[in-house]
Amino acid sequence: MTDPIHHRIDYTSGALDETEAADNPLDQFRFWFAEAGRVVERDPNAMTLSTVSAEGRPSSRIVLLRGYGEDGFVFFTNYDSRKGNELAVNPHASLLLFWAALERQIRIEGTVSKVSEDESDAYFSLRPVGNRLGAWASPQSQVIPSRESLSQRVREFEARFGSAPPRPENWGGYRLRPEAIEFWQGRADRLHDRLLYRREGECWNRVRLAP
Ligand SMILES: Cc1cc2nc3c(=O)[nH]c(=O)nc-3n(C[C@H](O)[C@H](O)[C@H](O)COP(=O)(O)O)c2cc1C
Ligand SMILES: Cc1ncc(COP(=O)(O)O)c(C=O)c1O
Repeated sequence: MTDPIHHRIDYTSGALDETEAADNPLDQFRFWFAEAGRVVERDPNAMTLSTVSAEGRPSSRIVLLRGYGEDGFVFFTNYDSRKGNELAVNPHASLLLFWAALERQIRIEGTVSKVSEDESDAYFSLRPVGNRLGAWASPQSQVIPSRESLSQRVREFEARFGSAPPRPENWGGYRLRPEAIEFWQGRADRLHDRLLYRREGECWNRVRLAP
């Protein structure tokens, strides 16, 4: 494709109906995520995290979903990164998953809090050693002089920690507690299905939105 004006796909592979959708959005998420795991070849757990700066300016980037449940959606990152600094000032954030192969999008909005140190330690210990050293070596989001300076820092931390780097204090998880979750299924003629679940106290209500 050279000119995007001519690129157009009609979405015809599925539907999302009130009679079939779960009453609880976490159940619906579990169902769709399992299907994505079977159908989406690469990074079905990749999601766009959007944060907002103190000045009200939004920014987005991909992070990997590492856990989910009634209490929220978990991802891991550097707490001193741009996103970490923005979340410290404004915990409101959104997550977006898009699976082209399924013609589906899920929008999640809520507030984040840090996961417990134990939870971060447990996840960090599962990561390959190179990724763990990388967390030490990379001052995420900061300007660095060169690629070589990064490699040099990796070598220094490797010499310091060997094959067992502990979790840096500034690296860990966030859990986004959802206030709203929207499930979008592409349909023909741009008349898509959109079911929006909104938290109401202990319960969830569900409405249909116009596409
Ligand atoms: C597929 C994919 C997965 C990624 N997963 C993560 C992740 O789980 N955690 C993370 O900190 N960055 C992840 N990144 C890198 C981020 O997109 C981003 O570049 C980095 O976190 C710095 O963002 P910031 O400067 O806005 O804080 C991922 C990037 C891609 C493309
Ligand atoms: C900069 C960065 N940090 C962290 C992660 C997540 O790494 P892991 O899968 O080891 O948790 C990624 C994944 O791409 C990444 O790019």
